[in-house]
Amino acid sequence: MRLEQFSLRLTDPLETANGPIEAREGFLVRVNAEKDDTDDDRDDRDRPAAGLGEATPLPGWTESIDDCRAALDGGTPDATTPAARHGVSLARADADARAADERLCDRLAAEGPFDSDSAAADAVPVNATVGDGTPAETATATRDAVEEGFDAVKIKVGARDAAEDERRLRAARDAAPDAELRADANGAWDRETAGAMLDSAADLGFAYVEQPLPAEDLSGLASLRGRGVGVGVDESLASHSAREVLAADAADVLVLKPMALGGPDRALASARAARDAGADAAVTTTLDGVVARLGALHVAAAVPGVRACGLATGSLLAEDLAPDPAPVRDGAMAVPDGPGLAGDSLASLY
Ligand SMILES: O=C(O)CCC(=O)c1ccccc1C(=O)O
Ligand SMILES: [Mg+2]
Repeated sequence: MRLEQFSLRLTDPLETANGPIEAREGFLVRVNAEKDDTDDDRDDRDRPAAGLGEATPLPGWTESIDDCRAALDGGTPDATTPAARHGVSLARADADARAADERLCDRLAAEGPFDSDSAAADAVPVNATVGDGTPAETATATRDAVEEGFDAVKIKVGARDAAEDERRLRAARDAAPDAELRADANGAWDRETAGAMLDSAADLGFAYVEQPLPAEDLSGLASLRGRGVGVGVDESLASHSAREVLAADAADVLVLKPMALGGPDRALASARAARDAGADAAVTTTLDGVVARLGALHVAAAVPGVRACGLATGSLLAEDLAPDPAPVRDGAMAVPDGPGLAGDSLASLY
């Protein structure tokens, strides 16, 4: 296994309940073919890697960069360091798919937790992400997204007082009468505020509100369901398994970030658990580099009939690891031809 550290600046900081995200630091993970792993890595330095992964920790959702590096150096990271495990798991899955001459999503669909006769999708619908701003700015950004072809838009809330956020939700709905709208509070509200905001979101025909309460408040999340708008969980999945969240009846939608969950395999298992419990799943990123975004796209493509996903985050980065082989077009991302993550498109990274 070979590691290469990187740092990617964002075009504009993204405000979250854990503070602004300004840059994403992580590691490219290159693995060799399975049989070579016991050999001396030096022989492989000049040869392309068999598989490519990415470990891009985001404190609040995953381990720190130092803990990520230590886990990768240890060789076999487990789910206590999800970003490190993601990097290795994705690289192994990519190597496996490339060896089988298949797209990663086809491999995941065939070997994953969903019925193997359901083929992977060729494209995944995605939502636009609208950050904090005034009601007028929110309306403009939402209108722009719809004009670009997005059928689903996610509005970040929780940074302003509830009355102003309510005006923002209304402005978004007025700007996009027909779009599927979601809001993401990143755990910012108390139960009373969350109840009132969910009622407003229901009146405005929002599909779901992501993390209206802090991650730990599973019983509060459960009590918010059934108000005419869905409850989504994101941060709760960093401290609780999908099964725990579902057993607590705390969610209508699981927001699955493969980087935070420890890998494509674990994200797909969580999607299956959601469906089995009568809930749904959307796959998103932690503002990852192109390798992990592609990994998340393949995960989403392997979820039968997946709803719009939060994968359109590449445009938030001012720089990337390589040109994006899966740009957003008409509100969807096409899965690149294989084998693996993107066939020859990422050749320079192997
Ligand atoms: O889901 C999306 O639309 C984009 C991803 C996103 O919002 C996000 C990105 C980085 C960290 C946290 C989050 C979040 O969903 O809260
Ligand atoms: Mg979220």
